Amino acid sequence: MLEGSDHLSPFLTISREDWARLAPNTELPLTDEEVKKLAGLGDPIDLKEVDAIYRPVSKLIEIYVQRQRQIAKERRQFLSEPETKVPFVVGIAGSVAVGKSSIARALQRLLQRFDQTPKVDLVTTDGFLLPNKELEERGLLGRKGFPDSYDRHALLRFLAEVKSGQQHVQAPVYSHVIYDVVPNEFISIDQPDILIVEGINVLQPPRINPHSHQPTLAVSDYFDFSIFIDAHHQDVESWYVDRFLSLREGAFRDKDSFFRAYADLDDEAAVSLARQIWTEINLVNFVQNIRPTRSRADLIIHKASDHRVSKLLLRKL
Ligand SMILES: Nc1ncnc2c1ncn2[C@@H]1O[C@H](COP(=O)(O)OP(=O)(O)O)[C@@H](O)[C@H]1O
Ligand SMILES: CC(C)(COP(=O)(O)O)[C@@H](O)C(=O)NCCC(=O)O
Repeated sequence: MLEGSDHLSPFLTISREDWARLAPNTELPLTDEEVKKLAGLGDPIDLKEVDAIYRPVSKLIEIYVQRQRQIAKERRQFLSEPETKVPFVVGIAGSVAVGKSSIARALQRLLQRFDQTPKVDLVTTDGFLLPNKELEERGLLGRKGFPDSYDRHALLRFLAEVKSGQQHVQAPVYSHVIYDVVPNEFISIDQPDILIVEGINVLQPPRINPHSHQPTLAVSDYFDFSIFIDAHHQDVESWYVDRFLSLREGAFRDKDSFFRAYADLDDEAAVSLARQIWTEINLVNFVQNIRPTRSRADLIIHKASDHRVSKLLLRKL
């Protein structure tokens, strides 16, 4: 039996142990083939963790998908609306370096295995960052990842098109190698069963229109289910620094890397630079903009310092 801690909280708190106990009762255990595919991701996500934690998360999302399809069908009949395929949209938020991309990719693979949702697409919001040239002109280069560094209107338009059942909706692409949006490169989203939208700011509350003083649309208005990946910021800092050190051995050595100069830093200089970028940019963004959106999620997944999930908070229905 799952136990909630505070009966007045909008969330049911579920311990790791209770949640992991759901896995054996969840259909679709991982096959050898699936395990191989997931292992290929090369991210700090343990396969046992995928099975124990993220497999039940995928089952939970499927329950919400079925509920949404049922409501949509009944509503269409009631309103005599035409039949359209509307993707179920899952938002995944959380700090830089908290591991959102690994979790998003694991969930994509897990969700694809259900007969009802074979087509699961994934979009990261970095493609909607303003190009560096524009950030520079607006004095925002040191604020990459802050809400004002994104083309919010383009992201809202993209989601509106996807949610209205349009085919071949284009999303721009970001490259961590060139540290910029890639000119003229797009991915096409063509009526998937589920679209996962992953990015640090996807749960930002609606802005207030300066002219009308009314709240505008928020990105999360298009979400059918949202997840916040949570961790103590000291843990995320150490993951950020560790990742910076491994990138120094890998991606920073790429001849096109924006960070080519960082490849030759010694350990001490690299750690110090990573901590500086973390403290001056990413931590500030986390405290000011990202963490305050945590309670807007339907599911909060809390990771401990070893990346293992320690508890989950699920919004009560
Ligand atoms: N400078 C970089 N060079 C290459 N890859 C990077 C760089 N910074 C981040 N990444 C990769 O980009 C992805 C997104 O990272 P991030 O936005 O920090 O979110 P998260 O760690 O929560 O997935 C991760 O797969 C990460 O490994
Ligand atoms: C590209 C990011 C803003 C993340 O974007 P997201 O896909 O979450 O919208 C982030 O990974 C980043 O590069 N931040 C800038 C500071 C830094 O280099 O760590």
